[in-house]
Amino acid sequence: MSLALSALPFDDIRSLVSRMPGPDADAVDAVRRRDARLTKPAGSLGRLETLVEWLAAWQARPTPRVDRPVVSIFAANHGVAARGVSAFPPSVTEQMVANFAAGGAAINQMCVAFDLGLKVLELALEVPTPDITVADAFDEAGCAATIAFGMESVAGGADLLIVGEMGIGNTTVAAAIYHGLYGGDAADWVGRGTGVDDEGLARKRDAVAAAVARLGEGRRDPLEVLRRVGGREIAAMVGALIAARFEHVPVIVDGFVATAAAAVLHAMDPAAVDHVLVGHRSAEGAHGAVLERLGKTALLDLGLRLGEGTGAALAAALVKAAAATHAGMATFDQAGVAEKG
Ligand SMILES: Cc1cc2ncn([C@H]3O[C@H](COP(=O)(O)O)[C@@H](O)[C@H]3O)c2cc1C
Ligand SMILES: O=C(O)c1cccnc1
Repeated sequence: MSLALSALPFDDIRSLVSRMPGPDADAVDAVRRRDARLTKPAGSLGRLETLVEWLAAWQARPTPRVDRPVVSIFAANHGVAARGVSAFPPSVTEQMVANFAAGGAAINQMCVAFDLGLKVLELALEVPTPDITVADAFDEAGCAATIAFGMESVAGGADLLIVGEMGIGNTTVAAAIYHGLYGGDAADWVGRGTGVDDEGLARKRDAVAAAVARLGEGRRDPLEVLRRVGGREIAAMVGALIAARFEHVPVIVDGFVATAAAAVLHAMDPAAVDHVLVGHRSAEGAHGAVLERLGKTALLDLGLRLGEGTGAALAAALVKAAAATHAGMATFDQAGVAEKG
């Protein structure tokens, strides 16, 4: 799906969000009818059962399948990193992109283990977005164009999209988005990211407070929050989530940073993220508070705080298992197993 950029590009994005397709109720009914005939006590597969219903609803398929799961990692750099808000230098973003290409990162091993495709989308790494403590990350056209780039990334025929990111400094940017959307104190939304010490954490809190102080009335508009205190990978992930909905591709987002894209969309319209599952609850402290606001329960809680899509990839393995179990199990009739008396 391509987006013709008009004079008011955010209006195009708003219009797309307002026209998103809903769930396929017939497909969900078909899953429930088949589930009731499978050789197991009703409800005994717990959340795996609702995962299959979720897949059916958003793939619009009565028998959902996960044959082409794809992990998309969105990579970007952030001017705010120069404020000492990360334990690592910004050069690590590009170095990790090379590591993804060489197959050496954590996410590569998970893709091998679970048979997931992997795409890495670089967003002008050599030109970081401006330092959000003193300037907007984007102008409106630039933000809309980055969202549109994220939309294009979904083309290519995945049936499950796993969304991750790489960008030194981006836990600060995500925290600024949450503080902008949800208020409270900057300290409520910051964590240690890659492992900053107490001074680094204080610099992060100050950076988030300064960025959000510039927002003023802009706080009322989620796209303005994204434009002013966001970053390229988060804007592109917003686009990927929108396009996936139109393409009938359910999405699993990763941890603290990727969830910021879902939070922007959710603030525009809570139903806009109904096709989005949160793969895991990150150990980055504020993720739990974000999930409460989104009304979502993460599938896993393993103490991960890496990013790259790793928590979402682990969740994708469970979603694959849920779909395969539902599609492959015998019914009571087929197996000659007696039903509940
Ligand atoms: C070697 C390395 C690999 C990573 N993979 C993901 N991240 C994660 O850490 C970064 C965010 O943390 P902060 O805001 O503290 O910079 C992001 O790039 C994220 O994906 C990594 C970070 C490092 C250092
Ligand atoms: O949960 C995340 O997304 C995360 C946490 C720490 C560092 N980078 C990413």
